[in-house]
Amino acid sequence: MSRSLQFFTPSRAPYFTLHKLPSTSYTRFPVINFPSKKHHITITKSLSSDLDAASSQVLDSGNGQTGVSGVLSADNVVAVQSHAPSESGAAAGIEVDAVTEAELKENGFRSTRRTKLICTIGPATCGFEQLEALAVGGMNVARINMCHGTREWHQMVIERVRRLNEEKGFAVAIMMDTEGSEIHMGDLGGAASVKAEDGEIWTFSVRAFGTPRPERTINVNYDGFAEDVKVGDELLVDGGMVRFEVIEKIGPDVKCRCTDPGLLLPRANLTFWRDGSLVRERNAMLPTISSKDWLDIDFGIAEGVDFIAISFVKSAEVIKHLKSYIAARSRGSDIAVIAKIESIDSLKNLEEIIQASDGAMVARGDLGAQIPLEQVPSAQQKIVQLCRQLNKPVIVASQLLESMIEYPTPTRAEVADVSEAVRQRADALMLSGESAMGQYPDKALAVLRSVSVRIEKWWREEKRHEAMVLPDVGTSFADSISEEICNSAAKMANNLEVDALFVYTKTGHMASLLSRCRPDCPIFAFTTTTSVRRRLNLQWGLIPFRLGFSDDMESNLNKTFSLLKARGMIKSGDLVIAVSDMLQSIQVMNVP
Ligand SMILES: Nc1ncnc2c1ncn2[C@@H]1O[C@H](COP(=O)(O)OP(=O)(O)O)[C@@H](O)[C@H]1O
Ligand SMILES: C=C(OP(=O)(O)O)C(=O)O
Ligand SMILES: [K+]
Ligand SMILES: [Mg+2]
Repeated sequence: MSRSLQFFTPSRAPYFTLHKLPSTSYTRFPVINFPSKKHHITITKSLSSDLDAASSQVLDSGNGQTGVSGVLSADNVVAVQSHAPSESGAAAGIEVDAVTEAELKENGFRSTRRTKLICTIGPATCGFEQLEALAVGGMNVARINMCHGTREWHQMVIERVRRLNEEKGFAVAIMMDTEGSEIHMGDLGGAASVKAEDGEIWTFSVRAFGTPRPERTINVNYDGFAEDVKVGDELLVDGGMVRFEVIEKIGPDVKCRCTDPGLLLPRANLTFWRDGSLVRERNAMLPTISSKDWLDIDFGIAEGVDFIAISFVKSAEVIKHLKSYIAARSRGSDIAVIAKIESIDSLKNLEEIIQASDGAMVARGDLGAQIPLEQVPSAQQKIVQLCRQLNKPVIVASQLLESMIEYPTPTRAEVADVSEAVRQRADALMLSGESAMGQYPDKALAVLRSVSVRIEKWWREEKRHEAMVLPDVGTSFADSISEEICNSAAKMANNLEVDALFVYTKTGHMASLLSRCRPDCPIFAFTTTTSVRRRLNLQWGLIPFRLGFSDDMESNLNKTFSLLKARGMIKSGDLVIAVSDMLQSIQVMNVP
């Protein structure tokens, strides 16, 4: 049976049917360019399970090029409507991305996804069409890991994401993630991987080996390696994917016997353990931000990335230092600094690090190599909770869907792990290898999306509002008023079961205070600048719009209502609560 979809031309408007997919349980269909420039299409009916409904997406580029992509299951029938395109975002005076707009129209306010999604971009996803497919699939933030790839490659990816935003109306933010001073292996002379077998003797050395690389030799990036290790130490590759025991040291060369065989991957992380704990010798003194990282940071500032994630943060000082460095150089274009919690020191100084940062990442990959694995889940819970209390966005990262690097469906355990992160109400989930170099990046993203929507819905239906105590975060009286307004507005929104919260915010602060309350309804965040709008894309439940507004709330509201009504995103009678950081009040009203 053919795997392609039945697709009808727009001349047969207004309804088309995408019929029955083959017997396989899931079929992904790629972005299909709609043949006409005069129409765009909306999926108007989906007779499918939750998972599929959540996964059906419509793309209207706003400049004529239109397509659909998503995941459909067997026997899934969707009706597709074709109609003339509306005004493009900028022309209509309000900017919101095409995917959100379609989601709002299709599913209504209540079922929009609240959990944000980050994709690491790599060889599997750096093409323009591949990036576009991720954006259509719900990617809110694109991450580039400075451990990998060249300057030219990073620049190309940033340029493509920016172009995608401009041409197709997305607001995908860019996160740059520093390499940090971790100890890792070299590039393996171009090989994709090398197998280390049980009992083999391998040489790890800071010496650069010639090409072809001599057999069973590994180059290490850290000069002090041979001095730091001792005979008898255990050497863990990628937190234990492969293990060696140090048997001899000869000058810069460290001879090791493989005790747990496996695949060695280029630039894999190395840690060494002695008597059951992580060895922290001279390597613990390496700077959090290396000289290479500073060059990368300068590059990130010049490119105007939205977030810089700092690897292996040990203390709040380094974050404060970086923030003032950025402030002095980026002239107003605020770049948010995300602290990656992935070391023993970062756990020790957790509260002050999070306090100093603009957000945090639970970087479970390296964290799991630095603390016993069974301690990672409780660390995650603690970090997520603390970030919420301190009103900082938090990302749960690494191995969420690791098996999908190779397989088209996740393991049940992976789905449970994703569910747990959503249930903890983390702001964002992140894909690493799954999207950077996996075989099924779009499917992995679709799984994150459908699991998020399903768990969020379940949470609302069961009315499982956790009674988290939200301590005061405001430092001034004005801040305290804003905070009280947001707490009360969110509570009212839940009690009155309103359709949406509206927040008018210049800096994004009021929007984050509302997001922190994790209300039942979505939060429409109106902001005047494109950069704040992109930054808000990381935070739970916020639907960021760019809109010019004044100090007069009455006219702001009227303008918003008419713009959103014209786009079919709200309708007369919808109940809305509005707050703003210009006028400290809460307004409850029906859309006229
Ligand atoms: N820019 C890139 N170029 C090539 N490969 C990449 C790139 N980014 C990521 N990858 C691949 O994806 C894997 C997972 O990404 P990530 O988790 O960010 O890195 P790491 O495994 O180094 O912590 C990497 O190990 C690498 O194989
Ligand atoms: C996200 C992480 O950092 P990186 O991928 O840069 O090692 C991690 O260690 O989990
Ligand atoms: K990194
Ligand atoms: Mg890491």
